Amino acid sequence: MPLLLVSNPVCGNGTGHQFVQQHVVPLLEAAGHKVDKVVVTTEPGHAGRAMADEMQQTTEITLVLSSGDGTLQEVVDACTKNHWAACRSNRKFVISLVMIPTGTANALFSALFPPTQGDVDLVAYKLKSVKAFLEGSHTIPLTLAVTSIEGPGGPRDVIGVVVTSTCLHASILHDSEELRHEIPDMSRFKIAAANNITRWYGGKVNFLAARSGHVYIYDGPFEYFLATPNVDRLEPAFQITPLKSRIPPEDKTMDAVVVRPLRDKAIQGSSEDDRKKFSNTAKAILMGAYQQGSHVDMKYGDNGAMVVAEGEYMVEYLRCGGWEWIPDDDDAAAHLLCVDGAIFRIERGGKASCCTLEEHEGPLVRVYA
Ligand SMILES: Nc1ncnc2c1ncn2[C@@H]1O[C@H](COP(=O)(O)OP(=O)(O)OP(=O)(O)O)[C@@H](O)[C@H]1O
Repeated sequence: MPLLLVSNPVCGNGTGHQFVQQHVVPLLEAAGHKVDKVVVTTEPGHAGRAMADEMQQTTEITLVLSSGDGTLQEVVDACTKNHWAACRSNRKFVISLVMIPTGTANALFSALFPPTQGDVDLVAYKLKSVKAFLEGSHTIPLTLAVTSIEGPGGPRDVIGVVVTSTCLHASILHDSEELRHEIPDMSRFKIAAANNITRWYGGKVNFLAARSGHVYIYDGPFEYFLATPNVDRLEPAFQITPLKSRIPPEDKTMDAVVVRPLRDKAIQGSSEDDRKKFSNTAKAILMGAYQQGSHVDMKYGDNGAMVVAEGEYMVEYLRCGGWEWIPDDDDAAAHLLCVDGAIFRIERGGKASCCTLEEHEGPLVRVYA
């Protein structure tokens, strides 16, 4: 099976490729694994093209990937689309990933290898997937999520494995990209969150229950909406969908987290004052995600007070097979959509639909862990 190494030299703090040369290549070579091809990406899209080229030659690839979640998304997207294109010839592609977490958030890696304090900067921690590969450890198959986005020029399918979101999370990812050069670490997400915390988003969500096909309709306004097919966290310590690891799913599903401010009895309407008032609740929910995912246990009291034993859960948490997001026409911010960090804009009058792929519907993408 060919061994391909793809390295993004600009992700994270820009030292990833140096790490690969210093630690990864020598380790592979010492264990007798010859790297057949090295691709150092020169621009967005390059990693996906490299995978597509490789898939012309062979159906089974071991990919050593040094990057964050965005480059991983490009790879998964390219592999799935090439798999679909080749389906008529009945070729089943198998991609075995060896991950080096050199990006900023490294959500998938940190969900597979939950770090303890201080771990993330250690060389040995970053080499955990390489070690698993060298020891021939088991691999974990990934659930692929396909989001179909209605935009100018027709619908577009985007495949992801980490997170699909709208509302606050999509706004954070959108705004934080502009801060990337100024603030290369994860604190740019916190700044973008603070700038957007009082915003609410108009729209409607239809959740599709796994297997039964039942639909649950949720009306806005929304503050937060995201779904994760494989991870319980989006940063090493930000466990936004903690039930993914506490109660592992048996089938191809996603865990979704929804926050709708009008469920808080202390919030009377959608005025500026209401939004300011609710921003404290939103902050408490986000802080809860940083405290081992405690936000999923928080409840509203009668007067809207937080963290009491009785009352409604502040966060609505669903395990589903898919969903549709239909933004209100007149709410421009509600038209933003994020797939694994990449930002898209839903066409006015359009919607985005997301569902997980069953095993036979896509390539097998698995990670050494
Ligand atoms: N040579 C390059 N120059 C500019 N951009 C590049 C280059 N190579 C790859 N890219 C782009 O860099 C972007 C960021 O990479 P990636 O998402 O993997 O890291 P990150 O954003 O630092 O980490 P994370 O997604 O885990 O927070 C990707 O969208 C990818 O397309």
